[in-house]
Amino acid sequence: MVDCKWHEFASPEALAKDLSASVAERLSAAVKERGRAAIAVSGGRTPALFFDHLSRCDIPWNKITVILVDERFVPADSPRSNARLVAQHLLQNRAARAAFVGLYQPADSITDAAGKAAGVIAGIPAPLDVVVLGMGNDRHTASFFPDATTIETLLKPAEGPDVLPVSSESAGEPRLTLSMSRIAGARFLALHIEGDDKRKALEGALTMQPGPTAPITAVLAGAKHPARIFWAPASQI
Ligand SMILES: O=C1O[C@H](COP(=O)(O)O)[C@@H](O)[C@H](O)[C@H]1O
Repeated sequence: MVDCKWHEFASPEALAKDLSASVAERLSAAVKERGRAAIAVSGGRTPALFFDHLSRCDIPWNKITVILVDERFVPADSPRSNARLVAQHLLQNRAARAAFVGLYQPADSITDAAGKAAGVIAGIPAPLDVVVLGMGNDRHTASFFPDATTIETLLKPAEGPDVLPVSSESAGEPRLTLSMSRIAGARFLALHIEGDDKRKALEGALTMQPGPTAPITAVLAGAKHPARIFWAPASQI
């Protein structure tokens, strides 16, 4: 049985307000305690509204580093880039003062890119203060895709490089992902999903063994601190 707490909201707007307030509180407390804070955020479509809210929170952004949970192997000007989403929606307003460290690195291969990114991310103290995950209907989270060629290795909680390369047919393009140990070790781990399909996918995943067919379950089961699930119905717009 995976230990996690559900937070349900009537709309994506209500969810974004609450999640951004919780995250802002965690980041402020981390800055007070340790002088700096770090948050890893997901890409895809779901987080845009949450980012818009978080970017307006009055917290010491100049002491906060934003990194990515995962990235497609595309440069930051690609419409598929998770860094682009973060730049457009999170690194705005008050949060424009935050430092951003992306995962994409120009390189001849995804393995070389992951090696370079791991070197950069290694400079960010562990554990991360906040990690906000997303999830696909196929139960992938971060870039832990069920059909990734190295999924067994990706889900191992062992220490290793902070960033790993991912090849998966269903993912669209090669990926870079933060390691299981960086994600599951977060002081505050949230999973942000919207819509009935994702809810059903997650509820189904939670009845499955943590492992390659249910990467989300493996992450939630491995979380150092019980994860919080933030769910709202899909936007009506
Ligand atoms: O490919 C990705 O998908 C997931 C879910 O994205 P969404 O568009 O369904 O919200 C996301 O969490 C991940 O960061 C992204 O790279």
